[in-house]
Amino acid sequence: MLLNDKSVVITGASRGIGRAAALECARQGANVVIGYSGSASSKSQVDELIREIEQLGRSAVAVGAPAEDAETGDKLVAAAVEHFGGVDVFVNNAGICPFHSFLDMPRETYLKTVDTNLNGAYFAVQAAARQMQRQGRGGAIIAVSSISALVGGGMQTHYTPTKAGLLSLMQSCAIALGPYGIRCNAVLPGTIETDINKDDLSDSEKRRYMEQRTPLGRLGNPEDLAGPIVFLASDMARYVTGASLLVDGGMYVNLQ
Ligand SMILES: NC(=O)C1=CN([C@@H]2O[C@H](COP(=O)(O)OP(=O)(O)OC[C@H]3O[C@@H](n4cnc5c(N)ncnc54)[C@H](O)[C@@H]3O)[C@@H](O)[C@H]2O)C=CC1
Ligand SMILES: C[C@H](O)[C@@H]1OC(=O)[C@H](O)[C@@H]1O
Repeated sequence: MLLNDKSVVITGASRGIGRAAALECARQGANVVIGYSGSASSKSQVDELIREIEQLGRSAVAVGAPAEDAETGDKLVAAAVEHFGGVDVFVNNAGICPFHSFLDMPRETYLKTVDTNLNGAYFAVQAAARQMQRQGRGGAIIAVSSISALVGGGMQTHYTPTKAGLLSLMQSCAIALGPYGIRCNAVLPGTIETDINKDDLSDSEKRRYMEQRTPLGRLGNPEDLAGPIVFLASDMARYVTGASLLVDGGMYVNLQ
């Protein structure tokens, strides 16, 4: 097992990529702190996830705390210390992408997206890194960035800068935290079928377009991200830091 007895914290783990990553971490021997928004609808999803993790013989606890709050990272870390003795892996995954055109972008939509995806992430990564430094045994931090860190989207002008910001945060943190043995990397998913893009992909023309742009011939699913996240979290990637891993079925390189 790649993460035996490791303590893993994942934000936005109630569903989608975060959920798939939590389950794979547990399969690989980790105990998991599940960060979620705190909403009632997420709570039932989280309860089910905890049950599934326990069936795998591992433990999980949930912390309901919005990603945009600067104190959320501290709460997640406190739960990991209390229940699992520390933090070995921190996965910053929570995110939103409310598709909207640029010229009439509401200020609130822009600010909510930046606060949820990037500002909250900054303080959460800082909280995890402080704990890892205190522990003195290194650690792994992984940000779920996006192919959108590298290319634009006309309906994503509020979103793509947050994903580029996360990628940049991992690069700078790799330098800042390398001396403590803390590795910082990013995964860059392409188009993965989850709730975040359900409405967008319900347009069959858009869906077909995205599929045709993907050399592997299909959109991704959350489980496609679980392996890359576990790899970067594990000692298999012990000399990998400041790196980014595209997990996009080849979409980014597909010019013609
Ligand atoms: N699905 C895709 O095509 C891609 C997704 N991503 C990124 O992957 C990450 C996960 O998204 P998906 O699993 O695709 O979508 P999703 O919508 O299924 O999952 C998002 C998760 O974040 C949580 N979340 C949202 N707002 C939150 C808040 N304020 N506080 C705490 N948790 C909150 C949700 O409850 C959910 O658990 C996001 O950061 C997204 O930007 C990146 C590239 C592509
Ligand atoms: C939500 C989008 O479908 C998804 O998010 C991303 O980061 C990619 O750009 C995809 O378009």
